[in-house]
Amino acid sequence: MTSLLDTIESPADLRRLPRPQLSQLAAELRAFVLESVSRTGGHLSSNLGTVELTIALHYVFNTPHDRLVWDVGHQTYPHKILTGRRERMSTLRQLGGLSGFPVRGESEYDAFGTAHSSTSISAALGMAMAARQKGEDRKAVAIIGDGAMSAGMAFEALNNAGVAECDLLVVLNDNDMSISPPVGALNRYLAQLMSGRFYAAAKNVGKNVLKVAPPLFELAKRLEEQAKGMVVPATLFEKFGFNYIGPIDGHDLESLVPTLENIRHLKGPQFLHVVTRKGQGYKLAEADPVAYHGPGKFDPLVGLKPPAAPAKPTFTQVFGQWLCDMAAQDERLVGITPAMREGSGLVEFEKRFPDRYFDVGIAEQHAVTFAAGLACEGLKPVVAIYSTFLQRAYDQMIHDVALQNLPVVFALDRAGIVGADGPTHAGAYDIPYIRCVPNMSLACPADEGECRALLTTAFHQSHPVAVRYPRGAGVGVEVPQDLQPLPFGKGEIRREGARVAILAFGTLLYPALRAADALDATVVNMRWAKPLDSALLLEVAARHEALVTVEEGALMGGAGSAVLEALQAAGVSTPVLQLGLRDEFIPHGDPARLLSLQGLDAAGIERSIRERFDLPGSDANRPGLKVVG
Ligand SMILES: Cc1ncc(C[n+]2csc(CCOP(=O)(O)OP(=O)(O)O)c2C)c(N)n1
Ligand SMILES: CC(=O)[C@@H](O)[C@H](O)COP(=O)(O)O
Ligand SMILES: [Mg+2]
Repeated sequence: MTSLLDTIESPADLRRLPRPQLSQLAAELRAFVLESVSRTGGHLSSNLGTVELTIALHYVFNTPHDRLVWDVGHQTYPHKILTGRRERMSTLRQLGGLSGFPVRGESEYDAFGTAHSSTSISAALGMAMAARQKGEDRKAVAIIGDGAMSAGMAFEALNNAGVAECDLLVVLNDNDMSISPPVGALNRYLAQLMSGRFYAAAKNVGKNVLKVAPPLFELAKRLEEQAKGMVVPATLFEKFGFNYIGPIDGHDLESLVPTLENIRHLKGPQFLHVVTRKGQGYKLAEADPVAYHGPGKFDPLVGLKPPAAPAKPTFTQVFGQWLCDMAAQDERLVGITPAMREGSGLVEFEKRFPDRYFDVGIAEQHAVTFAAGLACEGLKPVVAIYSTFLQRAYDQMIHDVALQNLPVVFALDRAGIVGADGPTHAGAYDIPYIRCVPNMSLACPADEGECRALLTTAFHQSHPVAVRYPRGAGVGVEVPQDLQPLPFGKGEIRREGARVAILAFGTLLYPALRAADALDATVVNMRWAKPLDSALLLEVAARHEALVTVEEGALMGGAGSAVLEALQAAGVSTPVLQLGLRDEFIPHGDPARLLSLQGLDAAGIERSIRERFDLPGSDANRPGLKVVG
C-alpha cells in the first residue's frame, strides 16, 4: 500500500503534508524503493538509508529553487520518486529509461549530474557563491557520504568553503560504510564523534534541544562542559570554518526536520552530521549491505540467491585469481584498490595476503602516487582500478609513475561499455589517454586466457603497463593455470583472408572473427595498443587492399588512430576504416544492445565494412574494391 506516496507528484505536495504524516510517507517510500529495485536491479542499501533524509530535505528546503547536490548520486532513488519520477522507476538504468544517478537533463530537481564521488561540496559551493554574486536568496546543500568524504576533492572544497562566506550546508550522511567497510583515519575520527560524548550529549539533551538554534546549543553545551573543567575540542569541521551540528539520527524525522529548519536560517557554512544505516528497514540488506549495495533483480521475500557456479569466469575473477597466483610466486607484489575491493576482484587477495593489500579509500589520486612510492622502494604494485576512475588520477599516472618510469601495473577493469551505470562509468577513454603518455604501455587482451597472460607480461616489465579488460565474462576460453607471459608488444594473425584485414584490439576480436567469416577477411589480434606491433601492421598492410581497426573505446585518439599514425609514418596509404565508440556519451542500458547501437557487434562490423568498401551483399570477391565516403 502506497496510498500516501501516490499523492506526491512533487515536493510541493510533500510540503503540504502535516509533519506527523511524514513517518507514514517514509514507510511507504522505503517499501516502494525495495519493491522497485528488486524488479530492476540497482543500488539498494544506500537508498534504503536515505529515505528519511530525502523527505526532510525536500520538506524543509524549497526545491528546486534551493539546490540539493547529492554526492555520487547512487542514493537518489527516494529523491527521484518524490520529484515526479515514481512511475518511471520501472525503467531505471534501462536504455531510454531513468538514470541510476542524478542527471540535469532528467529533472529540474537534479541540480548537478554526478556518479563519480566527492564532487558535491565543490559544486554546491559554486552554486552558493553564484547565488551570492547574483544577489539571489537560494540555499545550496551538499549531501555526502562518509566514504565520499574521505576523498581529497571533498577536503579541497571544505578548505575553500570554510572561508567563502557563502550559505552552504554540507550534510554528512554517515552510515559507517563505503561499498565495503570504510577505511582510514577519517573513518576512525567519525566513529569517535559518533560514539563519544558528542553523540551522548545530543541523545541526552534529546529532541527539545535540537529544536533550538544549534549554534546556541553547541555554545551552551561547551560552556557547560567547560564549567565542569573539561575542554571540548572543536571538531575537524569547525577547524575548517564550518558550524558543526550533530551527530543526529538520520532516520528520526522528529530530529531531522526541526534541525534542518533551524539550519536553514543560519548564515555561513554549516555542517550537519547525520547518522544513518545502510540497508535500513530491510533486514537482509542491514545484515549484508555490501551484497545489497548494487544487486541485480531479486525476490525481496527470499533475498539474493547464492551465486551459482559461473559457467564462465568474469575478467574481474580472472584478474583476482591471477593476482593471488602472482603474489604467491613473487613476494614483491602488492595490491592497491581505491575502495573497490569487491568490484575489482580483491576479496580473496585480501584474505590470503592481508599485509600486501591496501584499500586506500575513495582516493584514486593517492592510490596511484602511493603505488609510485612503493615502486621506488622495489615493490611491485598492482593498482586495480576501473578505467573510468583512473581518469581521476591522470596527472598522478603521468607525473608520478610514467615520468619516473616506475614499474606499476594498472589493472584497468570496466574498460569499454559497462551497461546500467551509463556514461559516467563507461571505460571509453583509456586507450587515448594512456597511449599518448611516454613510457606507458597498454595491453588489450581479447579473452580471459590472454588477460591472465598479458597481466603476467605486464608484471615482468620494468616500466608502467596498463592492461584493460571489460566488465563481465568473455567468450569462455580456457584460462591456463600457469603464469606464462605473452611476448611484449606483439600481435598475431588469427585468420587469413583476402583483400580486407581487420585489426582487432581487445575483446571485439571475436565479433570481428565472425564478421570476417562472412567477408573472407583477414583478422589480426593486435593485443597491444602501445607499443603497436608496427612490423605486423606493415606486413599485413602490404598484402591487403584495405584495413579495418576495431576497438571498444573512443575512436578519437584510440588504437585506430595509432594505426593511422604508424601507416603515415611509414608512407603507406592503404585505406583504413576505424570502428569504435563514436564521439558521444554512451547511455545506460543493456551492454549488448549498446554495443550493437555503436555498430560493434559482428553484424555491425560486417555492415560497416561492406558499406565503406562497397562490398554489396556477400559479393566480396568482385574486382575493384572502392572506398566510399
Ligand atoms: C571517484 C569514485 N571512486 C569510486 C566510486 C565507486 N563508489 C561508488 S559508491 C562508493 C561508496 C560511497 O560510500 P559513501 O559515500 O559512504 O556512500 P554510501 O554508499 O555509504 O551511502 C564507491 C566507492 C565512485 N563512484 N567514484
Ligand atoms: C555507484 C558506483 O560507482 C558503484 O556502485 C558502481 O555502480 C559499481 O559498478 P559495478 O557494478 O560495475 O561494480
Ligand atoms: Mg557511507
